[in-house]
Amino acid sequence: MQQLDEESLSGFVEARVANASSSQELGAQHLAPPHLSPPGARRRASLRAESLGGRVVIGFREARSHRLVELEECPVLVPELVALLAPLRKLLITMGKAAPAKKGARGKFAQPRMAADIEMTLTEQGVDLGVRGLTAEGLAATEAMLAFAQHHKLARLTMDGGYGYETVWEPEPVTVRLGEVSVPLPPGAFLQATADGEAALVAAAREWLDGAATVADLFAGLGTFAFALAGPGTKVLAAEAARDAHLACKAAAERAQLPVFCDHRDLFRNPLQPDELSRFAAVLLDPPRAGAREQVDCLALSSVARVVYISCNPSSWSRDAARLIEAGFRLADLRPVGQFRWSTHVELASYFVRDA
Ligand SMILES: C[S@@+](CC[C@H](N)C(=O)[O-])C[C@H]1O[C@@H](n2cnc3c(N)ncnc32)[C@H](O)[C@@H]1O
Repeated sequence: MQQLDEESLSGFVEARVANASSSQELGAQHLAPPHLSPPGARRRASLRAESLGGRVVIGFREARSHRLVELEECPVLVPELVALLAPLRKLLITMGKAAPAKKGARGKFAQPRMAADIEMTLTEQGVDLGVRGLTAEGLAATEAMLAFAQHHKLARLTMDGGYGYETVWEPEPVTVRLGEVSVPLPPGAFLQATADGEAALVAAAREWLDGAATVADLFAGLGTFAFALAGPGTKVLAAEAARDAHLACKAAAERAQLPVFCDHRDLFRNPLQPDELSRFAAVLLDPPRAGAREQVDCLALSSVARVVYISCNPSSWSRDAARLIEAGFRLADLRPVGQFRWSTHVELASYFVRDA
């Protein structure tokens, strides 16, 4: 693998993905046995709700179109989320009717129009529902929202009418389980899409980083990998730019008394420098789609010998992988993980090593 350039790396990934696809379903060989409802089911849904011609549609936009397609059922979502769709539609109809009518383009009173972004996440306490772009106007609307949250035993209801998330209902603090740790979930924080996909990625990282005494988990989010890796014999630095996620990770680490040390840091503008990186036995990267060009440049100049790179974008991954290989790393292992069922999207777990 030493001589591979960016183009041949992309080819290598495509070949591995094609192999995985032809052996049943992409990534199926890597997914852990189901432990949460249907295997591979997503625990978060980001949907759009609009009132169209007197009825409320909740669903997804059609590809390359503004048309909103009603979501009646969804076999790739956990059932707890699907079960909320019909009652939520009813609630939004009531809210749409209660909303003051808006003036139409020609000065006439047009049909009240309701539009909102809906985010639902399955948490340890139940469903966390976030509604953005809609405010509960007046006492009746607020009471309807509260009654809905109570009746459906929501874990939390947040509303964002344009000034940031406001918590309307949260009987007890909402958390997600990462490894053995319950971590507070700030509204909108990143989570791996499926529990099985997360388990497959974490298992790969654990296997590859076995025995590493110090690990830098870069783009750490809430600590998905940090909490899985930290323990007796392994200290983890978790670096993350999103403030809410950083604080949630820090609070959970302190409460669990785990050796996870949190750094609030923008790794694009201020990547860990080669001398900082060289203090770690291994580095794990899990950047957003853009990849981690600046951080990988610093890794190339460091003396780190083991790198786990988790990626949701084969294109930025192949650019960054080529840079690592140019710096003397070898691609020792690569696992495509199909956590987005029935889509062409694939997550990559990769392991790079170089001789000291
Ligand atoms: C793909 S997510 C991975 C999160 C975490 N590793 C996990 O598995 O849950 C990428 C993370 O990078 C963070 N991020 C985005 N831009 C960043 C930057 N410039 N510096 C540091 N973190 C950043 C995001 O907030 C997000 O938490």
